[in-house]
Amino acid sequence: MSNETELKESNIYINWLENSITNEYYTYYKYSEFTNLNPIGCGAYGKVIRANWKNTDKLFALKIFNNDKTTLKEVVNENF
Ligand SMILES: Nc1ncnc2c1ncn2[C@@H]1O[C@H](COP(=O)(O)OP(=O)(O)OP(=O)(O)O)[C@@H](O)[C@H]1O
Repeated sequence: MSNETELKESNIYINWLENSITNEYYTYYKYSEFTNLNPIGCGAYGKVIRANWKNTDKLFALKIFNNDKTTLKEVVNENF
């Protein structure tokens, strides 16, 4: 597959994710609202970090995905 085709396909997944956030299918949290970030794991698609939200006791597991087409495709397919 050519680089141009790869890029076009990646953009389809990125647009899908951005539209899902715009349409509020997902709750959007700003990364800067998280504190006490601690790495807790690693999966096939990236790292997982435990964090508090807005200095509360509320704990989140944040997934940081690798920025490549295969990962984006898997993330979109898992959430579709
Ligand atoms: N909600 C969570 N609470 C606590 N730990 C978590 C949570 N989500 C992920 N982890 C930790 O991060 C690791 C990686 O999680 P992730 O979901 O990315 O991968 P996985 O499902 O274990 O494997 P794969 O990436 O192959 O699907 C887990 O094995 C676990 O140790």
